[in-house]
Amino acid sequence: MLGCLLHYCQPATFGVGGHDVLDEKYRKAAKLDTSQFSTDFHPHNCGILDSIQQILLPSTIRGGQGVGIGPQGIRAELYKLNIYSAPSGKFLSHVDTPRGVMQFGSLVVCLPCQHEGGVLRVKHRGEIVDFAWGYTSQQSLQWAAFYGDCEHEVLEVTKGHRVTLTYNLYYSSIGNPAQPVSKPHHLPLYDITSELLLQPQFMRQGGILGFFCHHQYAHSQESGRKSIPGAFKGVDLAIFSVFQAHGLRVGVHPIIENRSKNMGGLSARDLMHPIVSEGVDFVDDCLKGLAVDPNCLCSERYDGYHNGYNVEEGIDYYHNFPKDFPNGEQEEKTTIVGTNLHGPTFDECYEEESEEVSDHSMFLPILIVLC
Ligand SMILES: O=C(O)CCC(=O)C(=O)O
Ligand SMILES: [Fe+2]
Repeated sequence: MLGCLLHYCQPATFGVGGHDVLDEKYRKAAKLDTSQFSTDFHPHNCGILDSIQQILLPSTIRGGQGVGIGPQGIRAELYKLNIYSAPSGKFLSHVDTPRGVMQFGSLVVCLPCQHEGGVLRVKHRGEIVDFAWGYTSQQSLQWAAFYGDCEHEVLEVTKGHRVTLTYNLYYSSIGNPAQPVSKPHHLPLYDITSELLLQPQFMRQGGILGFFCHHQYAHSQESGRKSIPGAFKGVDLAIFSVFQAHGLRVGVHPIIENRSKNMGGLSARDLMHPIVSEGVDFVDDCLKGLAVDPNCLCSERYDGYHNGYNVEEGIDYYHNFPKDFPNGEQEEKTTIVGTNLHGPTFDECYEEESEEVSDHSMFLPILIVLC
């Protein structure tokens, strides 16, 4: 039966810079396109899509903890059937190529078929999660879903065949991009930032605040840029909506694009290397680049005062005071803010010599700018 299925499969390729590449050192697997098979299995029927929505996109659930609504609903589109066979079926580390701006992640469903090895390893911001499906592969249907900016790999299959269905996950519709969360004042961040903004000392004469996005978004093309902020998720969605609700003008700014002007022709990964060089704090470095006078940049912390809020939810921010204060006064012209909720948008893996080949330039780091 499986032999028959394998007979009709072709070697699986992978995308690099918009091209399909066949290289068994990188990916050894067989595939069937959706035009070549049909299945009556649908992840919706066994609650998989509901779980994905609750865990990956909680802000999209109406009434969820009173937070409100982002984009409505999700959709899974069957993409491939893959078979990773022993010995040495594998797929080295990569990020999936986004298929359109509405895609936010991928779903892998492992069909019951006995195998050993073939662990799916998913990495995000230095965290690693392993899905070791081999142990119960004979009798269970198992699955994993992850955001599009998560690097992942399939370790070598040592016995049997690992049969998977892969799906692209999409928002089924984007909400009102101007108001991605309907009740931002219900978010804990709203109260903390209200206090900060009410401090008489804080930015008396206005200025700019900036937050690095926690997630990465496909925005290297015009269509991608248009989807922002509607495509924001998690803490990025919270930051955007909360400051907008405070009546501040909120914009989204790609930082690598600016820095790359005189580095034409280099990939995003190449661009990141000089920035994330050893001994340099990327956030600090980047903020200094944006500040009016980098020498005056000081880091401060606002812990907030809140019943039940952990002080870790305070905000670390960068503030620039001009060197010479006229009449002994501190004149605040520009304030740039980083926060302990947000680091640079890309994973630790950029700092390692990782083997990823997929096109990271779709996911350039961006900054939410408030003025
Ligand atoms: O089969 C898996 O667990 C993941 C496969 C994969 O990463 C892909 O098809 O892009
Ligand atoms: Fe993948």
